[in-house]
Amino acid sequence: MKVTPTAIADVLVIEPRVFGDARGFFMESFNQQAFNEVTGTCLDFVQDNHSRSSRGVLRGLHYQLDPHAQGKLVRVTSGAVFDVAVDIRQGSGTFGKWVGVELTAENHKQLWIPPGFAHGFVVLSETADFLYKTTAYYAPQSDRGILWNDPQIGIRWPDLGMEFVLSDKDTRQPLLKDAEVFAAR
Ligand SMILES: Cc1cn([C@H]2C[C@H](O)[C@@H](COP(=O)(O)OP(=O)(O)O[C@H]3O[C@H](C)C(=O)[C@H](O)[C@H]3O)O2)c(=O)[nH]c1=O
Repeated sequence: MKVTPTAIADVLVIEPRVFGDARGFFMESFNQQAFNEVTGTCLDFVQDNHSRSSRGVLRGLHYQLDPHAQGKLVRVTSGAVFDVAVDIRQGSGTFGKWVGVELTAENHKQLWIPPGFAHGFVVLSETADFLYKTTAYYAPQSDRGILWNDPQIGIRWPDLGMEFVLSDKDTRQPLLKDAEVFAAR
């Protein structure tokens, strides 16, 4: 397993070891002990999610407030996405900062996004299957969002030569300055 830090402490790119042979490949897509070792956490995952989206679909920026804040371990099993995490932990030295990583079925990259972050992605391929584990259950009453193109955050989303496709909810998310964020962790 290869772990690469990002510009935001605690957000990590994880690449499982892939065993390729004439049949294809095998990898341990998740191993709790190895995950705990590389992240220095002992968070358990309680829910697996799977969404499929077409090219140009942007889902985000989403998070759940405490006590339902979710850590997310995200990956792509078909296609490609540009995945983004935004630090919204009050008092963090990287508050309001973002990191983006291209996750594809081919590169097998995963992104570990701890609780305290807003998360979103845009699909780069014709379709993409996006799978992720969360450390807390879905709690719609605590579901919150931030506008994907908030100029204060300034995410440099890839130019796909098309308007992004968003849910009605995501077109109406608040700006970071008006959003409920996380107390210092
Ligand atoms: C997230 C979630 C949703 N739902 C239901 C609620 C809606 O009826 C339907 C679609 O939900 P939504 O439009 O919020 O799905 P996404 O836009 O993919 O939301 C996710 O997208 C971004 C990228 C995230 O990081 C979050 O995990 C999550 O907010 O699934 C559930 O039943 N359980 C769940 O855990």
